[in-house]
This record gives sequence, structure tokens and C-alpha cells, in this order.
Amino acid sequence: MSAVTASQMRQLEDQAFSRGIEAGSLMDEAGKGLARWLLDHFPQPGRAIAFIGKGKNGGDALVVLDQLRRAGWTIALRASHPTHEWTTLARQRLRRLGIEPDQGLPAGPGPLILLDGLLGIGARGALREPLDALAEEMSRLRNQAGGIVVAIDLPSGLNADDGSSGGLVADITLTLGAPKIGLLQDVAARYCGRLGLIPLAGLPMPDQPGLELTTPALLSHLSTPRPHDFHKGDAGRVRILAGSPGMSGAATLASHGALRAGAGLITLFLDPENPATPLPEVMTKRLSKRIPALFEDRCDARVIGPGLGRLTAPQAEALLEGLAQDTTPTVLDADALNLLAGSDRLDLLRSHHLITPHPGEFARLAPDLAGLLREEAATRFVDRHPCTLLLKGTRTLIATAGRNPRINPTGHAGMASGGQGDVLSGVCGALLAGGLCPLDAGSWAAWLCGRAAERAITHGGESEESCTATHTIDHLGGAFRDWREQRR
Ligand SMILES: NC(=O)C1=CN([C@@H]2O[C@H](COP(=O)(O)OP(=O)(O)OC[C@H]3O[C@@H](n4cnc5c(N)ncnc54)[C@H](OP(=O)(O)O)[C@@H]3O)[C@@H](O)[C@H]2O)[C@@H](O)CC1
Ligand SMILES: [K+]
Repeated sequence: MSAVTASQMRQLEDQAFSRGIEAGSLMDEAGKGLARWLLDHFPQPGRAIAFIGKGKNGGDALVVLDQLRRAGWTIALRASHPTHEWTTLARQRLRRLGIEPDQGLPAGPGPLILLDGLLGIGARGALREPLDALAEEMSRLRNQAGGIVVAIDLPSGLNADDGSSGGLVADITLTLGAPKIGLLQDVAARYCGRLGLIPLAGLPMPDQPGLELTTPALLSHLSTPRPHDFHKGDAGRVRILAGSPGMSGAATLASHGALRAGAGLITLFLDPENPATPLPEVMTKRLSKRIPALFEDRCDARVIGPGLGRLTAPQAEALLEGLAQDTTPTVLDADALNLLAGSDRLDLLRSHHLITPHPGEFARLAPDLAGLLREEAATRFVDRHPCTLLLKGTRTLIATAGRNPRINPTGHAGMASGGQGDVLSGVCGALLAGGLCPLDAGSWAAWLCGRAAERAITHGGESEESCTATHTIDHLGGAFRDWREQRR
């Protein structure tokens, strides 16, 4: 499902009304879906304050409050306008809720959620009086009381079509029915925080070209139950060339990521001087000058590059030669990409390659695309080189020629630490070895690693500061479970 403009969303809504669907039932469906997302992601009941304007965006927030209260949360309400100015639907939801707007801060344990129901797709221009005062209160509670701003549909004040904003900064934006194009723009990332999509069955979305958001519902085909007589050969053989003296941890993290993402047999090729401590489940082979050994045995996927450092000239030559001959699905990361860029051999990139550069590595691969928006740069790159590109960043972008590029919504600023990319490459390798195409493997791996890092905070007691690549590995199991449960 690709992103839509505010006016396309309104057209879809009008079409639903003409099919007999009522605005009130859409609002209730939206509010229940929003609440379910929050309950899935915040397992401990806490406190929720809804900040609402007079439109339907506020009505959605009232339905969420109702659902959270049923789940044991303490709730409160702030409203910008007297109730007689509200939309009828919102007034009805307030009656059902049976509370009055007040100024107090609800007491009690658990997270403090600040629901932004001030403005949705009905917004015109910058946030005006009297809504701006409530937005300021949310920002104050976010900065001083640890409140988590959850924007309904879009952060109030953000332009749904181009992503520009002078308004509220949200930690989480849960958009309804389809992602709004503005939310997916690079400029909006800072204002939207973590994106989530709440599907609305009453509003089926058309397929059209454009950016997509990776969600379990979009890619529900990815995870099927393993047959009971499954064996390790079925789970996939991965061969990894990673790590070097001084970056030995990259080899351990990549192989651990592959192991915890379901690979059946992993072989790690190590430089003899690499002091990496391999996991007991991982087989090792000495690399020395024999890079060709990496390409000798049959396997289902290779991962080449994390922490590899600079190879000797004969090793580099042998690696390029191996890549030219090989057709096994392969993740190319970090120093493997630097080698391709440095030796001007991007012609080796093929459709079985999933390349995973961070922005610096991407700039070395495609210096002429520097300065373009990420979506455009990625699209142009895959039009030139027939591979799949996973461009790491706040919202990892995955692109391959002829398909809609995908943006990954999971993860947080705590993932800005060494080793996370090594884990991702291993997870990509395991998923490729399991038979996924590079586009699906990259999309799912990015989602899983981001979700695992989120769980390290919400379920594992970590913070953005303390979260490490090892925590991401530790929580992969929960991320897989979440994916399966959120496919509904
Ligand atoms: N589409 C769907 O399928 C579904 C939609 N749903 C929900 O409905 C939401 C859209 O609701 P909506 O149309 O009532 O508009 P909304 O954004 O709540 O507010 C409009 C009000 O704000 C005001 N206002 C405008 N700009 C302003 C500004 N800059 N600063 C200050 N005020 C400003 C304007 O007042 P006016 O200026 O006209 O006096 C008007 O009264 C949508 O985002 C989603 O949450 C779901 O329920 C189900 C499925
Ligand atoms: K909002």
C-alpha cells in the first residue's frame, strides 16, 4: 500500500461514505486500532492524556481513551474548544466516555502517553490559536515529565502532503488507513518519530506507485509456520566473511544476528589474526589468502563485508573475481562496498545482491547522487545497478528497480551505535538463506532489528542511551513474535 495525499484520503473517505459506511464507524475502527497498537507496544498500563481539537481527529482520540481505560489505564482530557463547537461525532464519543476536560496530570505508574488529537488531515496552515497552547503543553510534558507524544494520523501542524512542519514534535505517529505522503518525507522524520500504520477495513486502499511503509500487514506473506519435519538444511546455510583485527566483534555480531534470525548452518570465515570469539553454534574456517574458499561450498546465502577492513591486494582481487562468478544471494556490506567503490567495480552488482550501505558508504558508491533526497537517490541508483539497495538511516529505505521503494518504520535513536549494522547484515543473510528475495529480506530484516531495539526499551528495561547491538540480538525473538501477531 503506497502513500496518499490528504485530498486522496478524503476522496477515499467519500467513496466509503457512498458505499454506506458511516463516519462514526470509521472513527470507532480507527480509535480501536490505535488503542490496540498502543497496548501491543506499551504492555504495562500507564496514564494517557488526550489533547483534542474540534474535528474528527479529536474524536479518534476520545475512542482511544475509552479503550485504554478499559485496559486499566488512567485517563484525562484537554480540549481546545467548548464542546458545543465540536463535531457531533466527537460529542457523542465524549458522552460515552463520561469525563470532562480538566488541567490535572493523572497520577500513577507506567508510561505517560500524550495523545495528539488536535488536527489531522483537516489542518489548513500552521497551528493557530487556541490549539497552539495545547501543543505547547504537550511539548512541555514531553520535555519535563517524560511524556510520549503519540500523534493521531499526523503530528498537528505538519503538512500531510509535503511533510513541512513548524508544529509539534511527536515520538510516535500512528497514521490511519494509508500513510500520508508528507509523513514519509525526509524532512518529516524529526517531527513524526516512529511511524505506525493503522489499517482501516472500511477504507480499502488502491495500489499505486510511490513509497510504501513496511508493515506486517503489507508483507504478511513473509512468515509462514515451519513444517514440523523441518531440518537445519531447510533453514538455510549462510557463509559469512566479516571482521578483522581491531573489528573482530563485527564477525561475532553478524553471525549471531544470522543465527538468531533462523539460519540453520553458519560458517564464519576468519582472518587467522582476527581474535573474534565465535559462538559455539557457528563453524569457522581460516581465511588467510584463500578468499576463494568462501565461494567453494554450496550455500544459500553469503554475507560479506562487516568489519572486514582493508584486504590485501590478492585477497581483494580474489573477492572481486569470486563475486563476478557467483550467483548465490549475497549481502554486501561495509568494506565489501568500499572495495567495490574503490576499485570501480559496481558493474559486479546483480539482482542476487542486497547491498546495505550507511549514508557515508552510499556516498562513496554514488558520489554524483549526493545532495538528492534519499528516495530519489536510491531510485536512481537501482535503476543503474540491478541490485537491491538497503540504505541505512533513521528510516531505512529499501529499493529495487521496478518496485515501490519501502521505508522502514521501526527503531529509535538508541540504534545510533556501533554494531547495529553488523547485526542487520547477519539477519539479512539468514532471511535470504531462508529463500526470500533481496527486497523482502531487506525489508523484513530492517523491521525486525528496529522492533527488537524498541523491545529492548519497552520490554527489556533499556534506554535509548544504554541500548546496544547485543540488546537488538537479544530481542529478535520478540520481534518475530510481534510480526506474526501484527499481521492481522
Ligand atoms: N479520512 C478518513 O478516512 C478518516 C478520518 N478520521 C479522522 O478524521 C480526521 C480528519 O478530521 P476533520 O476533517 O474533522 O479535520 P481535523 O483535522 O480533525 O480538524 C479540522 C478542524 O481544525 C480546524 N483547523 C484547521 N486548520 C487549523 C489550524 N491550522 N489551526 C487551528 N485549527 C485548525 C478547523 O477549524 P476551522 O478553521 O474550520 O474553524 C476544523 O474544525 C483525520 O485526520 C482522522 O484523524 C478517522 O476518524 C476515520 C477515517
Ligand atoms: K494529530
